[in-house]
Amino acid sequence: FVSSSARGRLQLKKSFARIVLSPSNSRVHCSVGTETQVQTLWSWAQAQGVQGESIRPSEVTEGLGLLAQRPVGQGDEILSVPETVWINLATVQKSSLGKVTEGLKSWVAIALFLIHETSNSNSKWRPYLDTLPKNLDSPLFWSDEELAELQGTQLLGSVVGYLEFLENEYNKVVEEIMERNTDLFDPAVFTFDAFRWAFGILRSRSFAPLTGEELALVPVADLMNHGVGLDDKNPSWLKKSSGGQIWNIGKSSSNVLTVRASANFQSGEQILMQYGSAKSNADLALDYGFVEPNTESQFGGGIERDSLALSLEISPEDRFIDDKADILEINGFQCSMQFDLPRGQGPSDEMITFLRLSALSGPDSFLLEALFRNEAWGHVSLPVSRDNEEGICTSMLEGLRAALDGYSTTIEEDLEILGQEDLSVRKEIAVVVRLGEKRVMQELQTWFEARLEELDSLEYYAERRLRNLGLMDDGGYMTPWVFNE
Ligand SMILES: C[S@@+](CC[C@H](N)C(=O)[O-])C[C@H]1O[C@@H](n2cnc3c(N)ncnc32)[C@H](O)[C@@H]1O
Repeated sequence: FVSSSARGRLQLKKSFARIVLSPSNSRVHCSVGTETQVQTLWSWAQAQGVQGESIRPSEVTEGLGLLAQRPVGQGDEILSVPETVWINLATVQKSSLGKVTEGLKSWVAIALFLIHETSNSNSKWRPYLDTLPKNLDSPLFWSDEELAELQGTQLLGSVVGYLEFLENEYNKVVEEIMERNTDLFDPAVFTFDAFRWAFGILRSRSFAPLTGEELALVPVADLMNHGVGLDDKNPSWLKKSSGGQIWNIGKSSSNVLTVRASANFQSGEQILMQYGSAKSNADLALDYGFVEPNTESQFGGGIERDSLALSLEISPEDRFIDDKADILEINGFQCSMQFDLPRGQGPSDEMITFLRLSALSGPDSFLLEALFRNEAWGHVSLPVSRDNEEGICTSMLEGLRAALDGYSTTIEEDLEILGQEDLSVRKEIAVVVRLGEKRVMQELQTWFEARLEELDSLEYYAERRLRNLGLMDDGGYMTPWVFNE
């Protein structure tokens, strides 16, 4: 079982012990006193120069969120947060951790700073830090038992990959920075769990354009929850800079994060944003610890979140691997590819072309000759031969059957579980994600089965070529003189 082996592979530095956080299964992160904490946060933020007359932070079903204090129109600027309040690389550089974290990736430096500040009772960001969720519902924080619900899914593979990545990053900073500066890094505080928590916080609370090297935590702006069906054509977060104005020279910061409403909101309604229309439910789960179980939305058409990222690889043992690799490279592909397949769309043309090329063998392999190098991709973008087309269908159907067998439940069982009341957040995430993957696989099965049925009616390379040379008419009949020969 993958998750337990992943756990087994987490070899942590001994001196930096782990503290296991208790899993949270409730939708609401808030505890008693949260309303006071929110008030304190809002007063603190306003004193720091945060402006937002039409909004107010509050407790909502998703934890904390922003409520409209008056009607807000789409595109209205509802909040501005000066850079002096953000936590970004510049903040870390100016802090007591600045010198020792020099050269680290932005997110690693900010994660260490976040842990540092969380244990600093005099932190400038105290009211903000007090409102950050202690427990996150991303599968990165699930127990083995909870992860078992993801058996067979790609999401489980991603979780394992992320945990390995985090462990490597953690061990690197332990070795290169923490162990050399124990006066700054208390091993009881800078644990792997704290590091993972900081990563989870950064992942779930940062939005473009303040990501990557520009990564920043922006208090109050990061209280906006995700709204199903909202548009993200116009970004909600905008970085504004008064740079270039002469009077600004010498001032420490001139950047402001402005938040724009992505729809109209009534007074008292929660102001929401779109976390990413291209994200699948697995992406939402991994980054934010929630999923969209259905696409119904108050904001119009919802987005299809069921998706499958199908990995296909041409075997290194393939007799023609060099020629195939060459053709793939010329056309911007590799021997190992991942195809993102949203539900309802069937396999993409590129995926089918890739499959045809990978299955080329026997009499069809003349298409791999150097003579055809530049046209080969075009040739395999249409059916090559009955054998080739049949081959891709049967191998896909075999692969899909095996993948579906790898899940511990059926589609029907998942639907039944989703109908249950009092489903925990984590169980709902697991069931929605695995059901989504299975539905896409089932659709693919139907697609390739239908393809098998139509093999006799497809036009293949040989016929196409004769027709293009004018040697065959549209009805598939040889022109008489060819026939007579
Ligand atoms: C940017 S923060 C928003 C503020 C957060 N609600 C809080 O209490 O601090 C993102 C987190 O809010 C929660 N969240 C946002 N939108 C949600 C939604 N539509 N359904 C469930 N949880 C949501 C998730 O926990 C997510 O990781």
